[in-house]
Amino acid sequence: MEPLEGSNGREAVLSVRGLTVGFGDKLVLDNLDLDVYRGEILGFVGASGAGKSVLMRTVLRLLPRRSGQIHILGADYDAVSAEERSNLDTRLGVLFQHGALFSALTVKENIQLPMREYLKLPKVLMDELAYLKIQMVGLPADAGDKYPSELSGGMIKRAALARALALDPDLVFLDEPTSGLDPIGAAEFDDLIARLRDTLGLTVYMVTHDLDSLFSVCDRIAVLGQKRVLVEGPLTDMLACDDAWVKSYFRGKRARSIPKHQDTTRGSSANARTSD
Ligand SMILES: Nc1ncnc2c1ncn2[C@@H]1O[C@H](COP(=O)(O)OP(=O)(O)OP(=O)(O)O)[C@@H](O)[C@H]1O
Repeated sequence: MEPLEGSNGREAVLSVRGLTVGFGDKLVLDNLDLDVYRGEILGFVGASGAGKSVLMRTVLRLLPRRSGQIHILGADYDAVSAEERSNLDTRLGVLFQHGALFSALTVKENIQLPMREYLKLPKVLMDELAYLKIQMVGLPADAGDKYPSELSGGMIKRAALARALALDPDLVFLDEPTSGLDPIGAAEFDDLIARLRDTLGLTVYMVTHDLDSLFSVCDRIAVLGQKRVLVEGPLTDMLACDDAWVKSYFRGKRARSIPKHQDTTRGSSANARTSD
């Protein structure tokens, strides 16, 4: 499988072309194009109901599409063999909204689920790997034996992230990872994402409504509107965009309350976070 090169010479780990998705008479995505490049954190935004979750679920093959091509790590999902498709699946990690851990399983068992599905490893090795992931996301070692109901919201997000990282993916999808966290917890989570990207070379596709995350850790932002990607680029492009929704989103009252957002450096998002 050859990696796809975008028009800017960067490797696109996810490339979507002409994607159309609908339900009955309702068209949600119409001829949508999108590239996500290796090593970047892409923030994906759009009005509520615009189709952000539908796009993510379609890319993950959880929803059918009417037309369009999806390439992951250079491979056309539709054209590869079942075995190659399964290999590709191991290179994607997903953190669904609200964590979505299995409540009857401990954190360790949740993290080991993808390992059980895709790898055949002795138990002792799976335990070691699970504790490595637990450490990686900043949870204490004893969190492994806890059930989701015994964890705080922030710990659940971290545990879900550890599960998303279970198979050492190239690309992780995060669906509103900071929703429900207090500003400090959200800032710490953003810092964790940035650190993992820097240390593991992860590529991150992050659906978010969180302006602080967009301002502090995202390298590029894509805006979903009118059933397609309306505008994509760095924050400066969003601030210069004349579309009414983009303008009110990035230059509205809440956005203006974020101090010095253009100068905010990675790893210091806690300092820049709004408190509302
Ligand atoms: N399985 C489905 N069957 C029918 N309609 C659906 C289905 N899934 C989503 N939709 C519709 O598709 C549209 C886009 O939904 P989606 O959940 O992707 O929005 P979103 O941008 O993620 O919104 P939010 O930011 O509120 O989470 C909505 O009108 C929704 O009702």
